[in-house]
Amino acid sequence: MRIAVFAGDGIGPEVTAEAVRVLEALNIDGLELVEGDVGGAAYRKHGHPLPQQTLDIARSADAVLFGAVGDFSLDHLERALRPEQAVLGLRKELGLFANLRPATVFKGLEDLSTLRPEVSGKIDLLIVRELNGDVYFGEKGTRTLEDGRRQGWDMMSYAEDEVRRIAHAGFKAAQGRSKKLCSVDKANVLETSQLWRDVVIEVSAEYPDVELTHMYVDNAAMQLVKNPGAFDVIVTGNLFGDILSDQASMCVGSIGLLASASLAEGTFGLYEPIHGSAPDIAGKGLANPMATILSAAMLLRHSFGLEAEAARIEAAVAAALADGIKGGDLGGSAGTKEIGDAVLARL
Ligand SMILES: NC(=O)c1ccc[n+]([C@@H]2O[C@H](COP(=O)([O-])OP(=O)(O)OC[C@H]3O[C@@H](n4cnc5c(N)ncnc54)[C@H](O)[C@@H]3O)[C@@H](O)[C@H]2O)c1
Ligand SMILES: CC(C)[C@H](C(=O)O)[C@@H](O)C(=O)O
Ligand SMILES: [Mg+2]
Repeated sequence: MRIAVFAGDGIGPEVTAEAVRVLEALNIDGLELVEGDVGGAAYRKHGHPLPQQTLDIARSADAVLFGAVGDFSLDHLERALRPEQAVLGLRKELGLFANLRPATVFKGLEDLSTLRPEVSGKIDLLIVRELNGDVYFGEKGTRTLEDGRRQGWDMMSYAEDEVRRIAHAGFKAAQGRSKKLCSVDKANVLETSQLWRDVVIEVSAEYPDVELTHMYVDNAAMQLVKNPGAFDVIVTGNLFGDILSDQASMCVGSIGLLASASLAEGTFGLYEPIHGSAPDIAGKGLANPMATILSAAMLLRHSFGLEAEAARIEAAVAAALADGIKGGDLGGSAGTKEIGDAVLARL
């Protein structure tokens, strides 16, 4: 059981350290942790945000636990060398096309949400975000137009096979839940989205037990606040999924609570909180490590089939929250290590 641990930048190392403490406390037979450099930290050390040796470590592992990357002081670098390329590169190189971002309100903790408790109490949804395509990975550039104006451009596209495989992931996820799949797109404006919608409808023929609906992304953003309980599984593209998942985190309570799994075919996966390196609070011991700890639970479940251990971690996080252990992101005063201690004490 070899797990690569890539802590990264900003609060990445702080939150990852707590997740590692939790993993180690479970005394899992054969657990081996291997560290690697990613992001700005890797750029400073090796001149690249995703050095070859880090990729090799990832490939030699059964799963990756990832913190966060991003360092505003390196934003002047050419895009290929920016810290974010580490996570984008890992997703692409390792074929991690299906990003599962569950957002479920903690029972009894409906008031963590900024929504009214009767609204937030019903949230139990899963965003299935395509992770290898879309405008993220299209050609891009800046050019100067004939009239001298500068123009930035990014190519958005989806090929049908890319849509098909994430649609299957969405339908399968829905089959394991309450059999409702909402495909979110912008087919009223974008050709990319029209193809997306057509292909999702084609794939739906193979899943007659799942109720498929379609929603434009602007409406989905509104419905997530109005009536988030109406969603079960949302399947969507890379960009829309990025935005909607940050929004869903606040419907639950905080971005510091949302975990994610980025999966390839098979059992390999990369697991990370949905948040970033949070430079505004980095190095202060203030970050909430719960999203990373919950990502470690997803890792045990998806990559190793350790359901009982995963459930133990999730229950410990829920118990810590129920006992009022809250970080600043939730209006509390508990620091990173204190939250880690609280989860460990409840394992
Ligand atoms: N997967 C990733 O590694 C990833 C994800 C998102 C953003 N980023 C990068 O992170 C950097 C900062 O981006 P940003 O500020 O837009 O987003 P962010 O998610 O880092 O932070 C947004 C806000 O949420 C707060 N926050 C985030 N995580 C928190 C936690 N665990 N506990 C408490 N508060 C938390 C931050 O303090 C900040 O106020 C950028 O360089 C960005 O590109 C990386
Ligand atoms: C850092 C960035 C490239 C990344 C994304 O946009 O996918 C982040 O926002 C995320 O949600 O994991
Ligand atoms: Mg994001």
